[in-house]
Amino acid sequence: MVSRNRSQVKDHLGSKVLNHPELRNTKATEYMSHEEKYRYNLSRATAMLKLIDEEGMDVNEISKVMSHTVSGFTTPDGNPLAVHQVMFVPTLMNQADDDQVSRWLGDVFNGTIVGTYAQTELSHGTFVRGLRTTATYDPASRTFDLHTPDVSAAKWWPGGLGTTANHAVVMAQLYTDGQPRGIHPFMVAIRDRETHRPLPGITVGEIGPKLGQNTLNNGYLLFDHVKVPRENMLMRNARVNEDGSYTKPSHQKASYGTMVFTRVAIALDTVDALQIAATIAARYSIVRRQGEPRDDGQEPQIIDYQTQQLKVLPHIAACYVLRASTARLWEHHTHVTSEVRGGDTALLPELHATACCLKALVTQDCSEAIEALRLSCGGHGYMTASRLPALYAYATAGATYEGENTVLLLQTARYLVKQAGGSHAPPAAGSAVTYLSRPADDTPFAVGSPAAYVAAVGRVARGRVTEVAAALQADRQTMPEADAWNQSLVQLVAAALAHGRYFVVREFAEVVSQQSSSRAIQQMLQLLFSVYLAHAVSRAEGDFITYGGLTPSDIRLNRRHLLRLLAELRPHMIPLTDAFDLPDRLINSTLGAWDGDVYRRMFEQASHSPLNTDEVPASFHQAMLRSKL
Ligand SMILES: CCCCCCCCCCCCCCCCCCC/C=C/C(=O)SCCNC(=O)CCNC(=O)[C@H](O)C(C)(C)COP(=O)(O)OP(=O)(O)OC[C@H]1O[C@@H](n2cnc3c(N)ncnc32)[C@H](O)[C@@H]1OP(=O)(O)O
Ligand SMILES: Cc1cc2nc3c(=O)[nH]c(=O)nc-3n(C[C@H](O)[C@H](O)[C@H](O)COP(=O)(O)OP(=O)(O)OC[C@H]3O[C@@H](n4cnc5c(N)ncnc54)[C@H](O)[C@@H]3O)c2cc1C
Repeated sequence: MVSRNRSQVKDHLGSKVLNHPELRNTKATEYMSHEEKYRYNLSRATAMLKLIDEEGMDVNEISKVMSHTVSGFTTPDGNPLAVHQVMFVPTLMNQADDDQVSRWLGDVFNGTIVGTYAQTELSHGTFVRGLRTTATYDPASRTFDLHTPDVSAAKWWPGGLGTTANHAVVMAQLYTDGQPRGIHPFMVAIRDRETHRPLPGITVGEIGPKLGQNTLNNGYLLFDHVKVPRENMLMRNARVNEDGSYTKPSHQKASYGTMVFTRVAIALDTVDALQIAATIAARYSIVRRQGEPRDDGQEPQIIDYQTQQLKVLPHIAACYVLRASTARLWEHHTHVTSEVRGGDTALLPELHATACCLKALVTQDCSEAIEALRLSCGGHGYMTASRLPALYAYATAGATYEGENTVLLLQTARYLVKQAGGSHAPPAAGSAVTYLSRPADDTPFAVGSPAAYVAAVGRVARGRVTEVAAALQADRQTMPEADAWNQSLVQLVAAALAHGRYFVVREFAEVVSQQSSSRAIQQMLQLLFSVYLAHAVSRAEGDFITYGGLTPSDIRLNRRHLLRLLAELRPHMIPLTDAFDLPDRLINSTLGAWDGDVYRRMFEQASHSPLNTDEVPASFHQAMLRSKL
């Protein structure tokens, strides 16, 4: 099937999703019970899955229809089938061998098998090697014995596990031939396919309410010596033969591949949430007037306050910059994965390092930005109906799941310090770390020159990485490795973030230089890029003085430059957010509709409060009078 471009997919979605018979009629879910919300979101998630199946979409198209923009409409409280689609299916496709794929995939696609990805345990999430669920192979019965030694080793968090999935890819410590072999994936039936009851030896349930995403249906799972056939260990990478002998994978961390994919998907997807928040804040900032009337007799639009411009406009620029760089990461991931499937794992370490830092940088930037945008809407941004709280809850979840951000940045830092110290295989052509082995780019800083800013961002990354690599090296001479590493943690995280920022701006510089459709578009991209760069400098002035070659006078000039750029961008704010092409029903916000009819919508949503049904609610008599207040 020919892959449709983004806006064709939007048109397609316009007709297929917004008008789908089971999806087009939405209900407000705020006043539903936990169970009602789950039922509503699950039935819509199922309709969506059927649609994907009927349309025969490829992975790029699925990523677009599963994007937060669309899933906020289909499953506003979290998609109970998200982990099935984003992790379980890709794990089978990439980690099951050909026989296993043909054995299971038919049932997955006809909906008989619904799965989850069960890795995290109550006491271990970050430190995957520390997981304690065991899978012990018995050559006599040719089965694995899956066991949870105690409650702290219960699987805890997997999405869809609570009450939705009947299978799980379980990550467990493999023992064979009496030897520990590390973490491996197992396909395990957890509920009966017909009755949906837990199978013998399985304890399973839902973990309870969270900050947001309450119908992701996160669950817990314990095994009491559950027997799993040998053929259910996913065997594309490592193998256990019938006699219990073990064949190692081609790459030590091959079984972590699903995590790399999901990190890339999260980085790409979180920008969607930022686009929605930016559109809401931009539209509201035009509609909202407050303050001393001006010469025209009208109170000012809040966007004309300089402070409001700083709260809103840099995040619109970030939408463009982060969208382009994460899209390029997605393409890069597709390329490296096909190399890895062909047996060449040379590009995997750098892909892992890049995916880690971009997932962390994007989710951190987007959640901070969404919170700033929420505050930019004043009191009304605090209302659920603005949609901003849910967008924040979504983006901030991304900072924790699929690798807590600090931990992921430390993975990137580990790669960077090895590169800086020359103790890693040299980077391939086109690598994102070649700058570490070259002299610093000494392009002089000049306000107004994007190339000069990019060079300064590069000097910050280079300075941060080389400095912490040297400190680590020195500490290693005097203390054990773990202590030396711990002495530098804060600086290592800062170095990885600086590297991530350099990656993002270099990618966007390339996108701008390759853009050839029109002069006006080129100029607009340049303006957005300039805002992003000036804002990046203003957020980390100390770094740009310490490592970037900027003087205090450059810093002062940059502050003024940023404010001038914001004023220049202000008239384009609405076209730039309209260009995200988000229909009102997908935005689903009282503050962010296209027509700007904010106050009527706010009243309309208040009418849904069950406390407004009767003039005097029954609770007044039941609670207040009875307590004789
Ligand atoms: C067909 C269908 C297609 C569907 C397409 C859909 C697209 C959808 C788009 C939109 C959807 C958006 C998504 C929204 C919903 C998502 C729901 C998310 C649900 C969340 C799920 C989870 O959270 S699952 C659990 C995730 N857990 C973690 O991430 C744990 C984090 N910890 C780790 O990863 C590891 O423990 C570690 C990396 C921190 C350390 O591992 P370990 O202790 O084993 O490492 P060592 O110290 O022994 O070794 C380090 C060594 O290994 C290298 N390395 C580590 N990881 C990798 C890797 N993944 N790949 C390659 N190499 C790796 C590391 O670099 C070191 O190398 P050295 O050379 O030794 O330095
Ligand atoms: C909404 C949601 C959905 C999820 N879905 C799934 C799922 O489908 N499947 C699944 O298996 N899991 C899932 N998870 C679990 C998730 O992957 C983990 O919560 C995550 O990896 C973080 O691990 P942790 O909870 O152990 O945090 P911890 O590692 O305990 O983090 C606590 C603190 O310790 C710090 N810390 C820990 N280790 C280090 C270190 N080495 N160096 C420095 N600091 C450190 C962290 O930075 C953090 O500040 C989900 C989680 C959430 C919130």
